[in-house]
Order: sequence, then C-alpha cells, then structure tokens
Amino acid sequence: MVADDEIDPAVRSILDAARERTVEADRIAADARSLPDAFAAARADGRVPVIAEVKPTSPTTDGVRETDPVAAAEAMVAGGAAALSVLTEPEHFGGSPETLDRVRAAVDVPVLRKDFVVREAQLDAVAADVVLLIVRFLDETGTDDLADLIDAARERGFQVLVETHSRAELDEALDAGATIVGVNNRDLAELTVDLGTVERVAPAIPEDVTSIAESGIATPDDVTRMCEAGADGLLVGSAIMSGPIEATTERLVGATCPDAETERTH
Ligand SMILES: O=C(O)c1ccccc1NCC(=O)[C@H](O)[C@H](O)COP(=O)(O)O
Repeated sequence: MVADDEIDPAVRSILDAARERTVEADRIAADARSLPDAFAAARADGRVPVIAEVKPTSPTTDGVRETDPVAAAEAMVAGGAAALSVLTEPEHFGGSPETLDRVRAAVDVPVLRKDFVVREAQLDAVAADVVLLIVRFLDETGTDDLADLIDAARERGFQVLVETHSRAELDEALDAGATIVGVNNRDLAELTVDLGTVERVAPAIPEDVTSIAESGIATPDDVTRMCEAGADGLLVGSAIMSGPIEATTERLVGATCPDAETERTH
C-alpha cells in the first residue's frame, strides 16, 4: 500500500480519479496485433523497437501539445516506431478512448492503451492491442488484484504490459504471470526520473519475458544505455512529442542498441 504522505499530490489526484471512473460498456473482444512480433520485425529491419507515445500533456509537462493525435501517430510510424502508446486518461493527460480508437484505425502497428486501470470494468472503455497495468497502483483500497486483472484483460484478447519500478514490484509482476514487463524510470511517488532504475531492475527480468524501458529517454545515448541494461524495447513520450515528431523518432530508432538477450545474463 502506498501511503498518502509518500505520494506526489498530482499522482494522488490521478489515482483518486482512476478509482472513481466508471465504465458502462459491453465487454471488449480485442483482436490484438502482437507487440513481440512488432519488436522482432523492427529488430530484423535494423530499427530499435520503440513504442512512441501520443501524450498531449501530463503533470510534468508545461501546457498542452496541440498536435492532432492521428497526425502525430502517423509521423511516429513514418519515423520507424514499432508500436504506439496512446494516453486515454482525460483529466491529467488530455487523452480519451476516442483518440485511441482514431489512432488505431489510422495505423497498422500495435497500440498500447496508456491509462490507470484499477478495476475490471475499466478494461471495456476501448479496444486496444495492449493494456497497461501498474503494480504500484494496484495495491490500494478500491482496486482489483493484479493477477485477476491480467486474466480479465487476456480473456478480452488484450496483451498486458505490467509496469514496475523496483525489484520487489518486478517479483510481484512475475508472480502474477506477466509476460511483458515495463520498468518505469519515473518514480510515481516523487515524479523524479532516474535512468538508473532500468539498470537496476531490467537485469533480473527473465529472458522469455519482453522487457520495456519507460520514461525519461530523450537521446540516442539514452537509448543505447537502456538497451545495454537489457531492455528489449523502449517507451518514449515527451522527447518525441516535443518534436519534430518524425525526425526525432527516426533518430531514436536509429540508435546503437545491442541485442537485449545478450545483455541479460540469466
Ligand atoms: O509523465 C508524467 O508526467 C506522469 C506523471 C504521473 C504519472 C505518470 C506519468 N507518466 C506516465 C508515463 O509512464 C510516461 O508517459 C511514459 O513512460 C513516457 O514518458 P516520457 O518519455 O518521459 O514522456
């Protein structure tokens, strides 16, 4: 359980809003595009597997980026992104399920739904290829259990990215059956970013689990650093959204990136 006095007020507000959000919709049946296959295709093509994030704003962003989400998504794919992430959280990130729907219809790469899902019914807000579940947010009162949510998401056809920030959270994710694990460099309690987080956590991710380094990745050197730590893929939002979108994506996917499996030693 994350104590109130340990968490940034902006994140507390995100969590409170997530717990209150109700979704009354039919059960989703997603026909998912494979994220691991998209990563493999990018590798085979000489591109670093990057999930580029359509992120209009956030608690750590100044103002709102007015770029049309579909135009941004198309520029990301043109720049070589293996997959996309679309924020659907409305109150703190300027996203919506409708935006994800429009983006997913416009591209043929897998699309991650980036939101703060804490209850099963919230999975039915919109079809996507991958949904995010955040370990840190699922040990609070009023949220469903991580393993139950993973099962519920898979029953609907989603792939599941389980986000962690520490070795203990990684253990929780693996125990719950995660096969795609993110390590977030952003500490969601303090909103600080430290690329050393992936360096500490990723080496413990089993080889048969897809690992994704998240947040704070801005330069080709950062990409190389995350690959050397063992990341199979990277999630990049702010650096790409700050643009120029296509050229920035191209620069990051063209970085030097050793094969993650040779970097993980177990
Ligand atoms: O990005 C934020 O300000 C933020 C604040 C509070 C909770 C979550 C937040 N971000 C979610 C993310 O994980 C990022 O959008 C994603 O990893 C991309 O990060 P970046 O490349 O640093 O924009």
